[in-house]
Amino acid sequence: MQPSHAIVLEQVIKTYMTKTEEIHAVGPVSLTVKPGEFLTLVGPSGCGKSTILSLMAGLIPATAGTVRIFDETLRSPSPRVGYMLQQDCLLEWRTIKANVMLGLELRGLLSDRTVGRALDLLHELGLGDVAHHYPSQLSGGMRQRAALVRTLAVDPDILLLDEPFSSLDYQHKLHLEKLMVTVLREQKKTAVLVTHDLEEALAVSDRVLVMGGRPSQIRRTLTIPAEVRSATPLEARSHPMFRTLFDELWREMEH
Ligand SMILES: Nc1ncnc2c1ncn2[C@@H]1O[C@H](COP(=O)(O)OP(=O)(O)OP(=O)(O)O)[C@@H](O)[C@H]1O
Repeated sequence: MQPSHAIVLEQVIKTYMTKTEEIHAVGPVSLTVKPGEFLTLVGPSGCGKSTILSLMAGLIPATAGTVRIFDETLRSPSPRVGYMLQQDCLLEWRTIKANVMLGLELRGLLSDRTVGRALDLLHELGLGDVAHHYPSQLSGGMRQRAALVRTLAVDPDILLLDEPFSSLDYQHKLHLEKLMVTVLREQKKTAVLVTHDLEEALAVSDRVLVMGGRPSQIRRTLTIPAEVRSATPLEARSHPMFRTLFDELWREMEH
């Protein structure tokens, strides 16, 4: 039976211990993400968005509370979770194809089927012609697309995306948002995005959580109406309801 939740955070607190102080960064925070849902976290700098993603990735332990991935308590990084960062982290000495295959290699998952699937994804994201190029020969947008293919190649059920498009110009960002949303919907992936771009948050998500306060908590949840979220990210931006949603989110950020 399909678990009813892809991700559950239950009363999670994260305190960082430095040499000189304890930083109570997050919590208590409780949230759930349904399978196939696209959730976005927004909030002022330092409010703990990346901390929440690292907790979901199993990269850092919670100080208190529980993190569950598909009903299993998370104690270390889960193979069901893929993580994509602002920096594309491509290895400059490997071709794009070799970069994309890296995750499969490291996990011992190289097979005709997995390699074929990764190559299909490279083509789907418009990188078929540059598979044998090196990262330095690609534009920023193409590099981020390659990083997205590498993250998807290992077929994670959940994608954690930490400001993946923030270094791109507006045109490339829109293009990549559309590709990402299309691929994630097609493949029924669950996604959690962190972004500073409120338009992006509203254009790609099913739900947007506004975080804030010290220590940080969830201040507001905005559910994006079906007619807005069923459009492409570009169409969503020109939807009559978009301005109202944007103003609502902006007001919440100003508090
Ligand atoms: N490894 C760490 N050690 C100590 N403090 C940390 C560590 N990582 C994060 N922090 C602190 O925890 C708080 C939350 O940081 P975090 O990076 O999660 O916020 P954020 O909302 O993602 O910020 P930004 O939007 O600027 O990326 C901040 O006060 C930060 O200084």
